[in-house]
Amino acid sequence: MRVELRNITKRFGPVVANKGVNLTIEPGQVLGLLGENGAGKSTLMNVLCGLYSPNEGEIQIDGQSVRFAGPGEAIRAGIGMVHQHFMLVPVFTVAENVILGIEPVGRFDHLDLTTARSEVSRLSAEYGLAVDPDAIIETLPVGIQQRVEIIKVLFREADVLILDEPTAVLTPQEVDEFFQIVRSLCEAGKAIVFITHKLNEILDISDRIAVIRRGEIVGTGDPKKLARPDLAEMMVGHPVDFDVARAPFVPGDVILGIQDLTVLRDDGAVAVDDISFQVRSGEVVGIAGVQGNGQSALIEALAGLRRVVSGQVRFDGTDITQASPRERHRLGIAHIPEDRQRAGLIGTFTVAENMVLDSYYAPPYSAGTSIDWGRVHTDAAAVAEQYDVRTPSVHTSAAHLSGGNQQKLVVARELSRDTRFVIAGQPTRGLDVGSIAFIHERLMAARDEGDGLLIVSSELDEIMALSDRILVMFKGRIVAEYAPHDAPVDKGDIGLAMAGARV
Ligand SMILES: Nc1ncnc2c1ncn2[C@@H]1O[C@H](COP(=O)(O)OP(=O)(O)OP(=O)(O)O)[C@@H](O)[C@H]1O
Repeated sequence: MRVELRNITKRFGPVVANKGVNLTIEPGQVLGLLGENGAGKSTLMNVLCGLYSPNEGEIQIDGQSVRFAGPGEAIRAGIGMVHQHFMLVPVFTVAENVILGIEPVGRFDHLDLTTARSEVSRLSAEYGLAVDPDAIIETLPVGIQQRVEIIKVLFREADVLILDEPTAVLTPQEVDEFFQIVRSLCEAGKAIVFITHKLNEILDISDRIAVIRRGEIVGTGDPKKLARPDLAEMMVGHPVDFDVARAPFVPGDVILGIQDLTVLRDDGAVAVDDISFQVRSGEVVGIAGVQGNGQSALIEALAGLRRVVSGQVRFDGTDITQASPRERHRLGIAHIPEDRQRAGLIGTFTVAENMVLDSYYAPPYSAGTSIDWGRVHTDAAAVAEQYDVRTPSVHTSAAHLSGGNQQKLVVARELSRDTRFVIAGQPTRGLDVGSIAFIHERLMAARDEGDGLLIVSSELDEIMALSDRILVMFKGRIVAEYAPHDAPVDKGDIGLAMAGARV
């Protein structure tokens, strides 16, 4: 099935998210769709999968013009989307999730759970998905949940699969497996649209690349003839410097001291297992590790969002083990949470309101009973501009920003005030190369001004570029430590430690 987008324009009020877009999606090929944050990738794909109707232009399938009144019609026409945020029911099994919402007509006339189970097994085997139809969703790792979403669209006989930043939630090893799956889908004749910010990935997996900037397609190309810097420049409109500029390491006094810390997961299992380490002012400590080895629980505990079972956290000599998030905020501890949707933003609040989520109650915004909204709006506009948060205005709801701009909003709020310590979980997840370079610059500026920083990232390159010291977490413990300023660090060696080979 060949799909053509012709002259698609999509506006949201004054915002032109897509402008005269022409794009062809061929069977048996991966089309890589690349664009900076807010460029209009998700909007374009939401038009294709029937969530939005375009203001202008048309979609053609095998030369025939089609119109979708909703995603149901698009999927019946063979176009399915796997969203960034999964839409599965956690307490249901895989097979139950797969048949959820299917109307009993046509091929699905006699649909029952037994048929669904065997069909899930068949699809799983055919495309190497390794998914058990009877597994309960909430017990599955994120990488497998994503495959369930893929099975859902395959089950509905999609010929075109749109994958919106599918690797953002995957570990490097899961990415390799995922690419195998994408290749086998292509071999079976499926057309894939692959959205990502990661230049290496798009070069690796695509048969053709299209770059979108400020709503318009600015170029298409053959990945074999394109290099990373070319793509980065096409994407943001100017050359991008990939290297992080580092001032010499000047460690100050210990600012954060963690002693024998133990933290549990929600299900009561040990997440952080009796660990101790320190961070100095002017030092970046990076925590490397495969996701799920206790890093998330560690930063939640340090931010005051998860209870500490035993052990102590000291900040600048004071015991803050039981301090509330607000007390930590007052001490100058910034927190960029891993999950911006759950812990970083309130979607129905405006950009300005989100900017003051943890400071609205005190001067300069409030002297007692009322909030100085004029001041809030002026400051929010200045910070949004400084951090390049692309939004029509500070009165726009955070939910209406593109994913990357939501992330920039969280980072802007946390770093634009006077900080002494920064806890950052996946600070650049979902960001384009230009924004990553900018956020790295801001984090290094905080370090050079004397802040201590603790950074958790599943991107090993990011950890290596930013850290003065690297700790590797495995099964809740620190299993290796590296000091790049003392001795060169071998990436392969860190990889082994991450896989538990240094225990
Ligand atoms: N529902 C909406 N209402 C208003 N504006 C919107 C809506 N959805 C998207 N936009 C705006 O349209 C533009 C394109 O956003 P889109 O989400 O398509 O970008 P993107 O390329 O997918 O970005 P990212 O990589 O950050 O996810 C942005 O300016 C965004 O703020």
